[in-house]
Amino acid sequence: MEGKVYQGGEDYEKEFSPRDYLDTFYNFDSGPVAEREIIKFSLQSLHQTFSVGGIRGDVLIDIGTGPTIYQLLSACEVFREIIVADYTPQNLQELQKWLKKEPGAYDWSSIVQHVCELEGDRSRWQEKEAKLRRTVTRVLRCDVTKTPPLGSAQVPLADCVLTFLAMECACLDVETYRAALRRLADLLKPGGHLVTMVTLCFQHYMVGPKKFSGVYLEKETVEKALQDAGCQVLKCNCVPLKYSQAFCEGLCFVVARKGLSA
Ligand SMILES: C[S@@+](CC[C@H](N)C(=O)[O-])C[C@H]1O[C@@H](n2cnc3c(N)ncnc32)[C@H](O)[C@@H]1O
Repeated sequence: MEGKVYQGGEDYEKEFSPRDYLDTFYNFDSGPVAEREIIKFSLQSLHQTFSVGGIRGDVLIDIGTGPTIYQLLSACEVFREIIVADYTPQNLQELQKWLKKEPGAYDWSSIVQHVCELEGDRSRWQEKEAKLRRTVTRVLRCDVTKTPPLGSAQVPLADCVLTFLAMECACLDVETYRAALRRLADLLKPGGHLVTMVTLCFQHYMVGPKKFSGVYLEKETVEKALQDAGCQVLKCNCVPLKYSQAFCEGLCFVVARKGLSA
């Protein structure tokens, strides 16, 4: 319906089109320059963290994965197992299409090639795709507004929890956001890392013709929420990049570490 604003998990389940989302925000070759620059910033940040920065381990859990895999391309080289989770069944279906190499799966090859170039060998992109497909062992439903966020699924404590551009969509106010980050920290081993990309001062974004909103977050709110969830912020890199199809003030890439006694 024109003028309607959608928000939160149930609206995602009813109204969110994974294909519209991918076509709008992840068309690396011929999409808007603004979106391309943001993908590059994300990929570079992830490369620095996982390929160069030495964050590695057994298990990584990605929360609010959506229909996307770009955020896992560096991590799949340094974690034994990746578990992905999202609220929205159609996002998980879209993701499974790519994981199972089904017809009509989204073509991530340009983005995979870009990551391989950052790693020094653009030509090994098919090898990386195969590696990621092997490393993702489970595709789960989750709801970060509930305790526990992964429902009855039994998962090991993670060395890393990743969440990209999802908490500000899942949570409608700052208190819910703070509680969601505490739930994500609960998924981590002591000393494990929480790695997140947040849209700053987020108001809404367009998925095809539909407008989705979420919670307005400032850098200080994100840092405080992480600290209050028992994590030390190791890196907080904010940039004034803006989407052409979203209303926000920039992006913030954050790496935090859960305390050893938390
Ligand atoms: C903007 S998309 C981000 C997708 C992907 N991580 C990326 O980087 O493009 C927001 C995601 O949050 C998910 N989401 C919405 N409500 C949620 C909830 N309560 N719990 C977990 N995920 C939720 C949506 O299904 C959607 O996949």
